[in-house]
Amino acid sequence: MMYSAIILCAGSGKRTGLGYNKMFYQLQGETVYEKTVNVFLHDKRCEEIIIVCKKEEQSHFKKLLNKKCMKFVEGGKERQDSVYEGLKHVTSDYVMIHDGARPFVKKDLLDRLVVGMEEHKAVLAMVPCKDTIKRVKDGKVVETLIRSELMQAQTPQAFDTVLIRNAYKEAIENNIQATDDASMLELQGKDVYVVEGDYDNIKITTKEDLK
Ligand SMILES: Nc1ccn([C@@H]2O[C@H](COP(=O)(O)OP(=O)(O)OP(=O)(O)O)[C@@H](O)[C@H]2O)c(=O)n1
Ligand SMILES: C[C@](O)(CO)[C@H](O)COP(=O)(O)O
Repeated sequence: MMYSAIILCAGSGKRTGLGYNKMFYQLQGETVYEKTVNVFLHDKRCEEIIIVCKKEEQSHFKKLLNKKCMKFVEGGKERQDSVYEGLKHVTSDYVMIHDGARPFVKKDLLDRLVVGMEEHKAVLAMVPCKDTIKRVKDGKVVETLIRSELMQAQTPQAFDTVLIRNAYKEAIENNIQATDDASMLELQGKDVYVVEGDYDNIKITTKEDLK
């Protein structure tokens, strides 16, 4: 099965406190974006990579500018706007949507997602919650959730292209906000399936993650 990858790089990285987009942070001799994109570049099933970035930062993606399978698309205000812009340019029947800020994604996880996609139209990587999660309001605990039922959503999230593009179109047109891609289908009552994620596949979000 061949797929397109959308790599989201159009954020600001404010929570890292770096003062610049964390995509350009140097990590083990490479930038974050290179480390992320290389995993997809080395996967033969990935036939197209769509980098969603800020227009003024496109020229900073130096290592990718001349690669054949690469497209650059201008991002939007929120993550979901950037995803929707990327989806408009997908040409494969299947698409994986991935945060550029998750550079530790591994080929094994892509394998699990491809197997999942062969059976289902929507799959995402998740890991079981390790901590106890409580709902809190005004500094007071309202509820303790049942941990055995809770999982943390990661990316990549993989979909039938038409299905996810239509879900995003409907959400954007109706001003619906969601923090991940699978939610767009869940809101339409569509089935979403889970493959085993990887605890190492962290999202670089705050300065602690940079360490
Ligand atoms: N308008 C946006 C916002 C986010 N992203 C991307 O979505 C991923 C997850 O977002 P997040 O961690 O929130 O990144 P930033 O927006 O860069 O961080 P912050 O919220 O701290 O500014 C990142 O790869 C980021 O580049 C994007 O493409 N377009
Ligand atoms: C999509 C995501 O990475 C799943 O955990 C997450 O929801 C993105 O959140 P962010 O606030 O846009 O970084």
